[in-house]
Order: sequence, then C-alpha cells, then structure tokens
Amino acid sequence: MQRRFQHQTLKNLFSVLHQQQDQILLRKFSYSSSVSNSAETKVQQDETAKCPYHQQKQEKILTFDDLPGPKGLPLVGSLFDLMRASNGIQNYFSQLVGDYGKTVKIKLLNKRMIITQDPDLANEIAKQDEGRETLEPARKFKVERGLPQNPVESYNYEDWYDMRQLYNIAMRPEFVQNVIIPQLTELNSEFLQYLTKNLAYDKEKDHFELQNGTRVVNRYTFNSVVKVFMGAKMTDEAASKLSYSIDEFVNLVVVFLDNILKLQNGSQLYKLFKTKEYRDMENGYELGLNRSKECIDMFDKGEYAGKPRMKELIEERASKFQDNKDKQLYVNVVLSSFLMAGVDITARTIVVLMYRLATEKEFQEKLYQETVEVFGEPTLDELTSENGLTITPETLKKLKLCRAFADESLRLNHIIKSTSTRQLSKDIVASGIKIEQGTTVMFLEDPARYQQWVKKSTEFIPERHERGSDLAVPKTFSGPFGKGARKCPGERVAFTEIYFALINLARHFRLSHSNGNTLPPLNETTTLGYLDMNKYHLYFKPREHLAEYFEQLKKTQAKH
Ligand code: HEM
Repeated sequence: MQRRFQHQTLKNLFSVLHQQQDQILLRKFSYSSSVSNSAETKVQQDETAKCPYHQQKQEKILTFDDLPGPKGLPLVGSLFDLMRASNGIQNYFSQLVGDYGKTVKIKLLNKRMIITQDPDLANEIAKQDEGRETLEPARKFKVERGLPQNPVESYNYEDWYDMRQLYNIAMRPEFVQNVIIPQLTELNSEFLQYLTKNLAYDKEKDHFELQNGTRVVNRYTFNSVVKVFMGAKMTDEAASKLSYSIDEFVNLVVVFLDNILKLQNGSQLYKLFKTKEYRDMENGYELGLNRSKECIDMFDKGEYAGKPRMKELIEERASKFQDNKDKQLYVNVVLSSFLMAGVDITARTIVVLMYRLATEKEFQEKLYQETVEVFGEPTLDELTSENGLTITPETLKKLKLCRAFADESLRLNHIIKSTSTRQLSKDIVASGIKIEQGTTVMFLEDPARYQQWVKKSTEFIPERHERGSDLAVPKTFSGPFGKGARKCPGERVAFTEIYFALINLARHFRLSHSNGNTLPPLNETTTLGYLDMNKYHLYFKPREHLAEYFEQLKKTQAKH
C-alpha cells in the first residue's frame, strides 16, 4: 500500500514536472513569436510615431494594471470571493462589470483575467487571437490514456486545428440543408408524443400539466444528436437495449463537466496527487465516453446510412489527415463529444423557450398563425404519424416570426452569460488595451449590462431581429454560442432542434405556467443556469384539432 502510494506520488510529481516542461516549451515558443511580434510592432511604432494623431492615440493604450477591478488578496487574488459567490460564478462576473465598468481585471492565484462586456473589444480579440483556455483536468485525463484531445483540451501551441476541422463539419451550411433539417424533421411527431405521454389532466383547472419535463427535453435533445450524427431514431425499444437510461447519461455528463470546471478553477492540488474530486471527474469522463460509444456502436451499421448523416462526413474529413493519426479513434472521440456536449445545454435552453412561449400569450397566437400560413391547418396526423410535420429548408425560411422569437429567447434568457473564455497565445493590442500573452479573457453577454449597445436590452422584443430594426443587436455580439474559430460547433444542430420544438408547440398547444404573466427567474447558482420545472409548473391546452384525441387521453388517465 505504502509502496503503491509512493509510486503513485512519484508518478504524479513526474507528470507535474512534465506539465512544467510543457509550460517552459510554451514560454519558449511564445517568446520566439513575441520576438517577431515585437519586431513588427517596432516597425509599426516607428511609422505611427511620425503622425501626431497616432502619437496621441498611442499614449492612451492601457495595460492590465490600468484596468479597474477588485484589489483582491496577496497571492490568491479574488479566488475566495469567487469561491464564496453564492449567487453563482456567472452572476459574480456580471456584478463585477456592473460595479467597475464594461471591462474589468481580476486576479485568481497567478492567473490574470479580464472580463469584458464590450462587444467591440471581444470581437477584436477573437479576430486577433484564437487561443483558448485549456481545460487542464480534462487534458490530463486524455493525455494519461493516450486519447485524442479535443481543441479545448489542447494547449494553444499544439495541433488542435485538425480535431477542430472534424467538429466544424456540423457547421457547414450545406449540411444544414442536406443533413440536419432532413434528419431532424423526422423527429417532429416523436417530440409531440413524448410530451403527450407526460401530460396529466387536472380536472379542476381543465388543463394538462407537464410531468417529468426535464426527462422529456433530455430525451428529445439526446435523440436529436443521435439522429443527426448516426441517422437513427432512438426508439423506446432501442433505448431499452442500452445499459443505462438516457436521464442517467445526461446527469452523469452534467456532473463530470461541472467537476472539470471546479477542478480548473480550484486549488490545483489534483496536479500533485489524484484528489477525490479528480477521481470523480475521471470516473465520470471514462463512463461518459464508454456510454457514448455504446450508443454510437448501436447505430454504426450501414442500414442507418441511407440518408446522409454526419458520421460519414466526419469520417471523410478525417481521411484527409496528413499524419499517422488513428483516424477512427478521432472520429469516435468527436462523435462521443458531440453527444456529451449537445444534450443538457440544449435541453435547458428548450425549457426556457417553453416557459417564454407560455408567458407571451399574444405571440402564441401570432406564431400559430404563421405556421398555418406556411404549412396549412394543423392535423392530428402530425402527432400520430411516424415522422410528423415535414419541415424543409424552404418552409423554414418563411417562418420569420418563429425564428425571431427563438432568437430573442436565446438572447435574453440564455443560460450561460460568459460565452467564450480565451487565453491569449500572444501579446496583442485590442481597442486600446495591451493584453499580454497568457491572460484569460472572458466575453460576457448579459442583457442587464449591455443597454449601452442594445436598446431596451432587458425587454423581450422579437421584432428587434427584423431587418432594419432600430432595436437590433449589433453584429459584433456573439450570442450564446460564442464567436470565432472556437465557437460552438453544435450551433446549427441546436438551433434547428430548438426551432422545430417551437414550431410544434405553437402549432398544437396553448401554454401557460404557474408564474402568471412573468417568466419564472432562472436559477444561476450552478455553472449553467436553469429554469426549475419542479418549482414552476407548465400547463398545456391542446388546440381544437387535438380535442378528440385528448378527450380519450383524459378518460384513460381517469381510469388509472
Ligand atoms: C443551446 C444550445 C447550446 C449552446 C448555448 C452552446 C454553447 C456553447 C459554447 C458557448 C461553447 C464554447 C464556445 C467558445 O469557447 O467560444 C460551446 C462549445 C461546444 N459545443 Fe455547444 N452549445 C449548445 C449546443 C450544442 C450542441 C447541440 C452540440 C452538439 C451537437 C454542441 C457541441 C459543442 C462542442 C463539441 C463544443 C466544444 C468545441 C471545442 O472544443 O472547440 N453544443 N458550446
């Protein structure tokens, strides 16, 4: 036991030393690049020094130290404030911007961090530097097992781009038309059926109440990723063959992702020895990968490849790798990561959207009318048939209000206020601020903090997304999916799912909730915000074309 411990400790020390070596290499690398950068900067400075306008402008360049922000304690900086933030990390950062202004500095141990709500600064940084903060605990997990690292698990100087190319396949506009929409439209009736199965009639109030709401949306988002990437429907029969339930899978992923972030922002002890938190994360990651693989293998066969699916497109891209990478291993890691990253966050977003729809009674009718204009009157068949309503890229384009409604819901109540976290791979000057290599920059998008750029930013106004609106959100804003080379590769899959869910809801039901005419508040004490479906209840009234079907449902429920 003693010897095992010593061996393990030595191994850990060795691995920390390795990491330190990595850091030295990183510094060496960035030193040489900053040498060439500074040579270029010198030429530019010589040029600009001749011009009085630039002389004046140059004087205004701020450094990290010039930025406002909390003073923090010696050595640890603001670490304890962050750990104590009872209202959640997101709100802590947002509060800093409220207290100190649009761009704030903060120190966490030896980490320099800038939080900015300034879209112009964020945009300039994203254009100049693709560096991202590495998720060190997840990186360690992958390196120890010789598994391909995701971009966010690689250092900026490593080759993360090859892997990212595989992810980017899901963002290509032609695949939205040829893969995402045709695959997801076949889940329209399934979404309505899961919903219906979980509606319980309340005789007194004469409406149906949604039970197990989280389970319904988790299932929809899980099935959506499986459909787009593997081309298969995860029917109840198929799901029963998995060694786990889909809810278990989602919970597992939520916990281990949260553990990664806690380790990342915590004491860093896990780098010296495997702390309990690290071991929990490790077990969760291992299980998450195995369970994803189990699901992928289930639909690996050619029979599901009849209609274009993402799997083959990703494999085709991997076949272009230049070196001797194990291509299939890369593809498997990408497919598993899409499944792990794509379920919970989209589910939480759809929950918020449902409550938003239930809050906006007037819009419910307008959205309904728009779907009638585009698809005709709704029918029971859309609920009971195998695939439901057929939505095509062409019909989708016509649903302008539905799109604006979904866009506005995501803008105003998105569940993660800090959309991107960059770590600069070189020194840069952006919007008059000199930011040094290694600084972490968080792009914040909190409607309560950006009135300066977006009129009536805290109000729900879908019309602001119409062309030419003077309430428009400037293009420099990234929205909830982040920006630049690191943005969410699942954006188009997620948005299509959200969009389809909205169309189906508006077409078949009238919604309301237990918080009257106000959207229930989001709980933001966890890393990702969420709307508590147990606390606030969601009610459904089927539209007229479903009346008979739901009368039957009432009778069946009454019997039980
Ligand atoms: C409403 C739903 C979603 C939101 C708000 C969201 C948001 C984000 C954000 C903010 C990032 C980090 C971007 C950055 O660092 O700049 C991200 C990364 C990522 N997202 Fe999403 N996402 C959503 C849905 C999805 C879906 C459905 C999938 C999969 C199909 C997915 C897959 C990923 C992956 C794989 C990454 C990591 C990319 C990398 O490491 O380079 N996401 N997402």
